[in-house]
Amino acid sequence: SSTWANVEMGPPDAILGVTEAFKRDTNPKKMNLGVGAYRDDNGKPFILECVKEAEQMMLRECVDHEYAPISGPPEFCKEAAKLAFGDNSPVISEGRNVTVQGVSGTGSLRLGGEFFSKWYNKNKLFYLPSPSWGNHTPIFKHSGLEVKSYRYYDPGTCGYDFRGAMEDISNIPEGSTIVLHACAHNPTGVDPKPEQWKEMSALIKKKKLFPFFDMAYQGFASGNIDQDAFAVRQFLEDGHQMALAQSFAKNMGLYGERAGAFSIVCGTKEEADRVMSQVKILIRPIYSNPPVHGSRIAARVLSNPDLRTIWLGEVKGMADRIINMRNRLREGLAKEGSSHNWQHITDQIGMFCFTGLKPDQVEKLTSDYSVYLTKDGRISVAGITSSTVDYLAHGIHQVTK
Ligand SMILES: Cc1ncc(COP(=O)(O)O)c(CNOCC(=O)O)c1O
Repeated sequence: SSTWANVEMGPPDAILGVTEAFKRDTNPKKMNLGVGAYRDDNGKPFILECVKEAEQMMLRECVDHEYAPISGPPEFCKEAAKLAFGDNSPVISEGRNVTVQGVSGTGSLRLGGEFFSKWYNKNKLFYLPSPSWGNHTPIFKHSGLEVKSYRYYDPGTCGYDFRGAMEDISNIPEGSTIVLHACAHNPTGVDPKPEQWKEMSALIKKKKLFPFFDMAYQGFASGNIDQDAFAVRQFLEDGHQMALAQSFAKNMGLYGERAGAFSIVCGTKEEADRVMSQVKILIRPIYSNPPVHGSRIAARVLSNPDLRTIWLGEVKGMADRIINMRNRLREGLAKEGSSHNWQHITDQIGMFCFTGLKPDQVEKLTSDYSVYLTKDGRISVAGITSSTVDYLAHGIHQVTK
């Protein structure tokens, strides 16, 4: 028999499967609210002006195609760390951060998983919020870590189960790693409030847990890069060492360029040098060195004052459009005469909204109105436009009244 007779067909990716079904639908009013990628008010992908200008500058300068260092372009790593930790971060000035380019957010998380699996010697337990980004579990499991969860989302309020989270966190075995979404939680859109972050920081420190932040949406959630980095910077201020995965997929629209960064905060510069050496030893036999086009664009946008100013305006513009669609959807549901409380649609933040729709209501919204979303009732708010928001409100009202 054939060599591969033993390979069985795997299950389709939940999110990408939604897009396949959407493509097959012939209804002109169909809406794809499954994929987590920004769309402008015409439903089209958005190329940021600052990115276009950076690319034109690079072309004019005939930037070469030489290999980057194993850890990625140094200026990218420096700019990514400053963006996350703050321009005047003592961690950076003391040289205590190890920051390397990862293959976007996913690759940065996986590199982190591999590093922890080999070098984190307290235990191999990784605690994810419940629910978390679907890819978190396989990323850390395939790294050889044991994935557990802590309560996070409250289906009763469609909000944050702070009490439940704090209770679960206080029961996590000492020395475990806790994964935290820095802002714009995926899939729920539910973020802790600043005061709650402070309490979580104190408890995580008391329980001697290691925080591993995933920041895939800095600037894209509130529109303000400092506000969205609040949790990361609060934890640093509280003296935590941490790991951090960053992505520039959404906030710079560099999805396919795979520009991301993985950082670890160490105790001393000397320790950072040892950690860096081992991170590079992990990278070398996987992909040797990272794709440089996107990370060079990101470095240029962040370091060139004019491009940075344009970027800050554009990332706020994306966040504002999403916030506007949240408001319009809530207003539309009120106009439809819905008697439900839809406050969570505007309380939640970032790309996604956990609508609270049940699977059968999701099913009906898709079959009767050609609105495509994942079974858990998550919609990508970025997929809504001014010309489709009322149709969506109508459909949601019809399946929930
Ligand atoms: C929390 C989180 N971390 C990390 C990432 C990694 O993104 P990337 O590897 O593209 O940088 C993502 C991207 N999610 O993709 C959108 C979706 O769920 O439909 C993410 O949401």
